[in-house]
Parts: sequence; structure tokens; C-alpha cells
Amino acid sequence: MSNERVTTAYFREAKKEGRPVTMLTAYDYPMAKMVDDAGIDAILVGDSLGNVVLGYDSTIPVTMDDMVHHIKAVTRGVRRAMVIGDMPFLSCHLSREESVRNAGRILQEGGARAVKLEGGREVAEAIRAIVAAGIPVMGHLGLTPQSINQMGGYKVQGKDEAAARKLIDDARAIQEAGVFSIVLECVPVPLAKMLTETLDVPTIGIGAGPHCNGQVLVTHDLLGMYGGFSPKFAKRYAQLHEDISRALQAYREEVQSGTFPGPEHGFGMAEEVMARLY
Ligand SMILES: Nc1nc(=O)c2c([nH]1)NC[C@@H]1CN(c3ccc(C(=O)N[C@@H](CCC(=O)O)C(=O)O)cc3)CN21
Ligand SMILES: CC(C)C(=O)C(=O)O
Ligand SMILES: [Mg+2]
Repeated sequence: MSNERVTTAYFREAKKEGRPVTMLTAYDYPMAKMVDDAGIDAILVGDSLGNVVLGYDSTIPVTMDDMVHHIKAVTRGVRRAMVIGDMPFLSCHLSREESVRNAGRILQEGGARAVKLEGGREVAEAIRAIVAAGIPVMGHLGLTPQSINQMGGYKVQGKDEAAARKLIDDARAIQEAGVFSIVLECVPVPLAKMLTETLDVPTIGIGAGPHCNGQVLVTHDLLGMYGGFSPKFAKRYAQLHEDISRALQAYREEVQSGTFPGPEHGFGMAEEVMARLY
């Protein structure tokens, strides 16, 4: 793994050479630094921060200001990985001008190197305008959480023939509009395989099987750090929720019982000085 910054060319070459692209989310400086130091290729500042760090029950309330605030913290911690900022709900649906301005803030204020936006042919025009401004765009198809109110729940997408054909057409439309890569979220494994084989741009899967050109997960999910959230695709590599809860309770118990702080946690002072103060 070289230390050079990951660019869109890296994504293209990885697909050509059959090297999987690794991507994870981060929302703050320390996590971004750890993810970058682990050699992960791309860091997504996802609007999932609405769920994971802001406590909302969907990604709908997340604003451009929320995104920029967290992207700034993340980019301060990253040297190699490509930082990609999610375009939040409604940030690229009002006009071409508004879309480009919002995408521009993610790079210019946030310091990210690309944006990601949800949707198919209906956002192709926005993608074209953003790409024309020199901003790399990653697409996102399948389960698009910002459309939760239309999907009627977080469910696998593209299962029947009509839905699969629509997904294929959407993927072609946004590829045509200029995306450098496409996230496929909760798409059946064979359909994700077919899309990966037929598209020119690399696919990055989440709940889309092993044939995608790369994988992404929400870091808090793989660390077991986000409550009881455990969809089928989110493998847990650690149990931090339990670890943290145990540590917090141990602290409470030690303070209450007088075990903490111990002598080793305090600072001394000359006895004769202290004597004059009494
Ligand atoms: N912490 C976190 N992780 C995520 O992956 C994530 C977020 N938040 N917030 C935004 C969206 C919401 N996502 C979700 C949420 C739930 C399921 C889920 O319950 N999936 C079912 C599939 C049910 C089916 O159709 O069969 C599963 O069992 O995996 C999937 C994706 C993905 N995104
Ligand atoms: C789950 C990924 C792809 C995402 O969009 C997010 O974290 O917001
Ligand atoms: Mg997102």
C-alpha cells in the first residue's frame, strides 16, 4: 500500500486490476485518523451521522451545516484516504445552482475530495452539473435511506424483474452523467454481481455481496458501537458498546466506593509548605 493520496484514478485502476476498494465511515477527527492509519482507501462522512452520532431516527433531518461541521473534523485527521462527503436530504434537488453550491461547500469548506449522492436518473442532471464544476461524484443506488418514506422501510431493493431493470437503468444513467463509482446498498448478490460486471465504474457494496469492486460499512456498526443495530450485512469485528458500558460502570463504582482516585492519580506537595497553610 503506497502512501500517496487516493484519487478517482485509484478507484479506476483498482477495478481494472481486481483489487478490492476498502471504504468506511468516520464523523470525527480521532476515528478518521484511526481509519486512515488502518490503510482504508476511502472515508465516507455519511449522513448516517444523523443516526449514529446525532441521535435522529433517520437521515432526513441532517443538514448541509451538520455535514460540513463533521467533514472539517474528519479531513483534519486524514492523510492518505479519499474523504467523500454525503450530500444530505434535499441538498441537490432544488436547482442545478443549489446542487453545485452545496457540493462545492463540501470540498471548499469541508476539505473533502468528492461527494456522494443518492438516486438514479432523477439526479443525473445534478450529477452532470456538479461534475462539470470539477467535483468528483460517487453515486448511491438500491436502498437509499433518504427515500425511507417512499420505500416504506429499510428493505432489500431490486428483487423483482421490474425493480431490477429500473436499478440497472439508473446505474447506466448516473454512469453516463459522470459518477466515478457507485455504492450499491442492500441489493441482491446476483444483481450486484451483474452490475459490477457490466458497469465501467467500480461498485462499492454494503449488503450487496462479495462481487462488488469494493466494500463499505458504517464503522460504528463493525465496532459494535451503535446500540442494538445489527442488520444482516453489518459484521461485528468488536463489541465496543459492551466494553464502554463496562468501563463507565467500573468508574462509577470505584468513585462511589472510594477506590478511585488512588495515590498514584494525585500530586504531592512539601509538608512544611502545607503546614503553614493550615
Ligand atoms: N448505523 C447505521 N448503519 C447503517 O448501515 C445505516 C445507518 N446507520 N443509517 C442510514 C442507513 C439505514 N440503513 C439500514 C437500516 C436497516 C437495515 C435493515 O434492517 N435491513 C434488513 C433487511 C430486511 C430485508 O429487506 O430483508 C436486514 O436484516 O439487514 C438496512 C439498512 C443503512 N444505513
Ligand atoms: C451507508 C453509507 C453508504 C452511507 O450512505 C452513510 O453512511 O450515510
Ligand atoms: Mg448516506
